[in-house]
Amino acid sequence: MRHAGSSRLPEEAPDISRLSDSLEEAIHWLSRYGADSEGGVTRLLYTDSWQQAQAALAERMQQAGLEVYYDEVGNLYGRIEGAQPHLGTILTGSHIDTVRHGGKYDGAYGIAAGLTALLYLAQRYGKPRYNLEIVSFCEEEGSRFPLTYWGSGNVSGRYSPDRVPDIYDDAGLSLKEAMLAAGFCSQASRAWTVRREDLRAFIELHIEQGAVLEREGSSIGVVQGIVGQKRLTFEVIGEANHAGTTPMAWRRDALAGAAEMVGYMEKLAQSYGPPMVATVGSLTLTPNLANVIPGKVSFTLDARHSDGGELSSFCSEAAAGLGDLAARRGLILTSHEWMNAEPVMMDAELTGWVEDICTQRDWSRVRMFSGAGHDAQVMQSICPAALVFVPSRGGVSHSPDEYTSAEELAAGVSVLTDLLYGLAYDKEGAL
Ligand SMILES: NC(=O)NC(NC(N)=O)C(=O)[O-]
Ligand SMILES: [Zn+2]
Ligand SMILES: [Zn+2]
Repeated sequence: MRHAGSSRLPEEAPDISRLSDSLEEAIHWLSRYGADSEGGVTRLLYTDSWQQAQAALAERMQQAGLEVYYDEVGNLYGRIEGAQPHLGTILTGSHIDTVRHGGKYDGAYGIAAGLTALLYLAQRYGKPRYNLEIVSFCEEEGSRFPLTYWGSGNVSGRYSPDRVPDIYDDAGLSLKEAMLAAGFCSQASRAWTVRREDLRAFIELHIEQGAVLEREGSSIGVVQGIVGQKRLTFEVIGEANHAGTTPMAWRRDALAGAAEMVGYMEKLAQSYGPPMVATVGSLTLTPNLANVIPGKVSFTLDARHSDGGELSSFCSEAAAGLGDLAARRGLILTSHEWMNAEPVMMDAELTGWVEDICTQRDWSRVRMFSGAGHDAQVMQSICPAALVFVPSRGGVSHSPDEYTSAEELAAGVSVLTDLLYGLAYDKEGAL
């Protein structure tokens, strides 16, 4: 890829008011699928609300004239074929799944914005040189199954539908069963076509989900890299017993032990200093009754750092410290690491290009690291990938209170439109 430059920008800036109107409408339209009465959105992988959202999106893309198809795991694509289709594809998009009771913008923004940009470009400039596609990745969050990036992981070849991990949701349903029930992965013997070999670039537009842009008063976050992330589940086994007849000195209380462990990890993370973060976000106790000493507790740890070495040493120290705490209380501790994502640097050339666009179009911008994980980090393993942020009000995300103003959303889609033009239309955009 040669370095960008003004020549790759269309002379006229994208028509922001046109982009903005259809973008806002698309975001609110998508948020109806999986909406709850308190303003939250829940679309867990392969559930009804997820299926309805993908189906509605497929129909909308089809009506808009895109060529629409699903792959075997449920990633949904909309395609505009290029003048030279064999030369490859420029892909943009994000994920359709949400956390439980999440917001309207996480993932959905990148899809709504990608669709808006594609349709605008096609209307304004006609057929691109390279194929231009949008993807709605089937899963990114890992909210239903203990597995993240199942959608982009299949596209990049990290996972494959003929080797579905043997994992289960809270109701005991396996990932494979859930996939089959949603109508995917049903022809076990066919050659899978999930993995993409034709991608020239992947661009993801996303809300920041933090407060850097708001604090800096900037419109665009140019993401240089994404933190490494480990997720583990710990199980603490003590002894369930009568809450009235068991003296304090004779107890093996799994929850009292787990509580100490949570506090220990918070202090340990603080002692590492920023950007180390560690969170116990899910905890289940058994039998969970007022008059029974908890016999078993399982809890998760989500730990992140931009330096992979620091992250590993935090996790080793935490495991050793937790082991000591368990031993002191006569508890049995086991752990299972189910996510280990290395820190990833985004493509430097594309990142520089985003900065050039901001300079030329007068968007204020900040270079930054992402503390949240994204499909873009997985896609970067198979093609040059860029991640672009717009502000999140109050830095709030994974909550119904997620909010980004119409103007801020429009700035992002304008940058995306310019970037996609340069990549897919301008012959100088050849990578
Ligand atoms: N953008 C996200 O919210 N990503 C989340 N999900 C993954 N898979 O990282 C996260 O927890 O950071
Ligand atoms: Zn998220
Ligand atoms: Zn997201």
